[in-house]
Amino acid sequence: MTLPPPATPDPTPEALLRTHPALHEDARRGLKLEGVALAEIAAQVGTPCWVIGAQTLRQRARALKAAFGDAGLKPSFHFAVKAQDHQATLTLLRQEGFGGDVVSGGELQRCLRAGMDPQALVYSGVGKTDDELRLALREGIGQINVESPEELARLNALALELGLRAPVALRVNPDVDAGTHDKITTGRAEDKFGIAAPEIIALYRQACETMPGIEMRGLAVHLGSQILTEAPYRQGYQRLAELVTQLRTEGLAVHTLDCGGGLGIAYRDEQAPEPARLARVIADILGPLEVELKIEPGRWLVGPAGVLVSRVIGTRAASEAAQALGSPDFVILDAGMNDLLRPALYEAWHGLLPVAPARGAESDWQEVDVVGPICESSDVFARNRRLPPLEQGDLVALLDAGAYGSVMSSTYNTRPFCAQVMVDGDQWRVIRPRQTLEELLAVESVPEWLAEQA
Ligand SMILES: Cc1ncc(COP(=O)(O)O)c(C=O)c1O
Ligand SMILES: N[C@@H](CCCC[NH3+])C(=O)O
Repeated sequence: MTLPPPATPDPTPEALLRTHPALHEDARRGLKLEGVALAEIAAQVGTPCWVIGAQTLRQRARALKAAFGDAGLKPSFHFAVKAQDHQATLTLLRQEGFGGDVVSGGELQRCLRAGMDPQALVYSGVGKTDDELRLALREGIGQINVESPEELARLNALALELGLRAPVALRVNPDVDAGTHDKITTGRAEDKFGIAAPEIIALYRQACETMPGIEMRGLAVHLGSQILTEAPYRQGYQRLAELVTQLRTEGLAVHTLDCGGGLGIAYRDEQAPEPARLARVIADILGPLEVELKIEPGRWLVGPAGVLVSRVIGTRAASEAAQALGSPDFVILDAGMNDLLRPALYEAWHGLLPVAPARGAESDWQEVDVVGPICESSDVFARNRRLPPLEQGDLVALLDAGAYGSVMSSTYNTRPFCAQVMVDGDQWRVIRPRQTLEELLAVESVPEWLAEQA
């Protein structure tokens, strides 16, 4: 399913500020993330620049844990590292009691470097190589979510080779449509993720009876990302509960259920379910099974904690003749789809706020297309967005860039990776300097047979 274009008018800056409590407007210093003026960061670090709020991360981590506690649950929390993999973020979340949900040997090693206990790590993903599985086993990972019969057999052989047992959950594909964007739904039969529910019982039994390298712990499910309703969760967990009952009836032990992540956030005016609602759904459906529960949140934790600060390179107003042909007015930013890919990849809507305090009279506001400098027509951050007049040099903040932002950036068009900053209340630090062109080019070499003759 591709999401239809929004039917409601875009939220005003005031509405965006209300729904984004990490951001504040300071009449003198302009937009702030937590206690730090974004203009101050931009002046010192340059643009584009990712900024993430540590206080906001802590608050969200605590709110999420409290929501499950209030529902009478004590799951273990595994941050989906793919959403934001910076060492500072992982360190902070480890301090808040989070482990990691990883999908590669690289993410696994990131978590270990950030001091996470290997036992607090869950490894998911459809394509784990032998080397990655060996690494996970040697490090003593807490759980591997196996996504195919072939992977299970391979993991069994690798574990035996190492003289170890692999703690495993089978990832179920429950054939549930999460109702999110087509490209980020993962639980339908046609999606590549997980093992079809009708295959689970036989495979589970086979592992328990014939695979000594596998320690079968339970089941896992993850339906997709940016999920905005409760219904798919109910359906998915119901299927999981049915499978648990069936397994137990057949005398097979189930110790753990991994509930996945996927909780959506309000980028625009979406009514995303609160974590408390997800916790209640889980408590209702999986609570009575008396198993250890795991939760793998990504976007909900980090998305609203981050912004991408960018500067207007220039503007291009359409002449009357061009307007008649359908040409919009453009505001061209120094951030591009190579930095924040989500709008180009998923037609995702991101809030956009000018950083400067004064916005002028509303009658001066204009409808513009906000674009990046990349040579792709999809390099568009916002279409027909009503904004205060923006000029060359003005700063803007793209909101909700904390999840699937910096991690998905590339150096397309030879644009070095942006700087990253962490704010914590009133203090801030550069946590990754802007990549220089020299650094970007230093890793390239020209084969000697191409070398010019002197
Ligand atoms: C297995 C798994 N768990 C958790 C997540 C986290 O999802 P989200 O960031 O939507 O919470 C993902 C990503 O969709 C995932 O693939
Ligand atoms: N990259 C996606 C989310 C994918 C989640 C990974 N399973 C996004 O930006 O919305």
